[in-house]
Amino acid sequence: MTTKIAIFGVGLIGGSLALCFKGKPGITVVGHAHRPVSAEKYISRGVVDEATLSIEEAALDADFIFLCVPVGKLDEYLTKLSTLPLKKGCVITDVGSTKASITSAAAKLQLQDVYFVGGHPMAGSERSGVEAATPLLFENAYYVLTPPADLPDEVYESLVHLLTYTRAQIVKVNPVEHDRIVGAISHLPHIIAVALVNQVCDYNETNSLYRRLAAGGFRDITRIASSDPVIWRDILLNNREIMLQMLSDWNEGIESFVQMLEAEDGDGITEAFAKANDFRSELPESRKGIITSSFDLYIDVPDHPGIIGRIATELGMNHINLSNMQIIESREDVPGIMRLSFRQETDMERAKELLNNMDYSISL
Ligand SMILES: NC(=O)c1ccc[n+]([C@@H]2O[C@H](COP(=O)([O-])OP(=O)(O)OC[C@H]3O[C@@H](n4cnc5c(N)ncnc54)[C@H](O)[C@@H]3O)[C@@H](O)[C@H]2O)c1
Ligand SMILES: O=C(O)C(=O)C[C@]1(C(=O)O)C=C[C@@H](O)C=C1
Repeated sequence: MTTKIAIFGVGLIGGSLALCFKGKPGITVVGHAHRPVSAEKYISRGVVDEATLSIEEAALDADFIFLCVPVGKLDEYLTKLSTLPLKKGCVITDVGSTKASITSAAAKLQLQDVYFVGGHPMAGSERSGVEAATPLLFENAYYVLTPPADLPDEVYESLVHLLTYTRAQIVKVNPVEHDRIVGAISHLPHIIAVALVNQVCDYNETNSLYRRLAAGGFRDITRIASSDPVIWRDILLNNREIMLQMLSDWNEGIESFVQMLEAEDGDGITEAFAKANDFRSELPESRKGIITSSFDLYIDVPDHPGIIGRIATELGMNHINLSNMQIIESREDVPGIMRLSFRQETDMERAKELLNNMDYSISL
């Protein structure tokens, strides 16, 4: 017996889910594309077993349907699906970054013999599209599910069982509570990152040194400002009320910095940094989507092509597991700084020795 999984919106998240499921015993993955060129791409990249432009064909006989389109389109797809003759027992789920509106829309549809379970993998990236999809995206991340109270246990378990292929950790959350929490830890940071980049962009109009000198701190806090505009327009508009409250709290926090600076209140500033440091250092470790724990090495590297490949190859040949590498500071005419992250301290120690022997300058 085969399990058919239909994925609507084979982009970063939909494509990554497809790659987690494709090729697993008894599973067929069908991708729905809204443009012919996308359907060809899904097949040529080997992300799905079949691709179709027809909603009906994708949904026909599906055991699981994943809605991975922008938040602003979820309602439309769910409503359309509710009019189709779906397989009895079919589980429809979504991956949208907000949960209150879609779960309430699903409840209103009063689906018969078909179930809707809201979902949200707490992993992602500033990249988008099927080109960025990877089956490793959800590994160790939390994956939120928001099942309705009357969902039969066996239906919930069947979805949880399927999601074991993502290697994520499932967590049940109330949809309204979800939107508040994710508003604070995901949506607000995206707004702040974009506002900060745009502020510096305006300063840069007067002097291009702003852009050229932008280094580690600016890059660290603004990575997510490169996220997809349409995806984020939809998320923020959908979570509008919560975001308005949080921005008002944010203004208060910024205002307190204004006052501390005006009053030259050094103690207040020290206290604010110490409080943030304490909270951040106690964030759960080893989780994607929150903050990945790592043992980091910083090395000075000459700024020329091929350097990343050379270091990665050396580490690989010595069976040292690297979890991430990033040029965090790269300026014209001076060496860059590369951050190498390891999950295990032993890997970091071995890398340190190896790179020392290769005459790289290293700091921890
Ligand atoms: N990016 C993240 O980090 C992240 C993380 C978790 C959840 N999400 C959620 O996942 C969903 C998809 O986001 P993504 O990052 O994979 O985006 P993406 O842009 O990579 O993929 C979106 C997919 O939807 C399709 N699509 C876009 N507009 C469409 C339309 N009008 N009709 C039909 N299909 C359309 C695109 O062709 C693409 O396949 C969103 O709901 C988002 O909130 C994103
Ligand atoms: O890591 C990133 O780039 C992300 O933006 C991932 C992120 C987040 O904010 O943590 C973004 C949106 C999601 O809905 C879930 C995860």
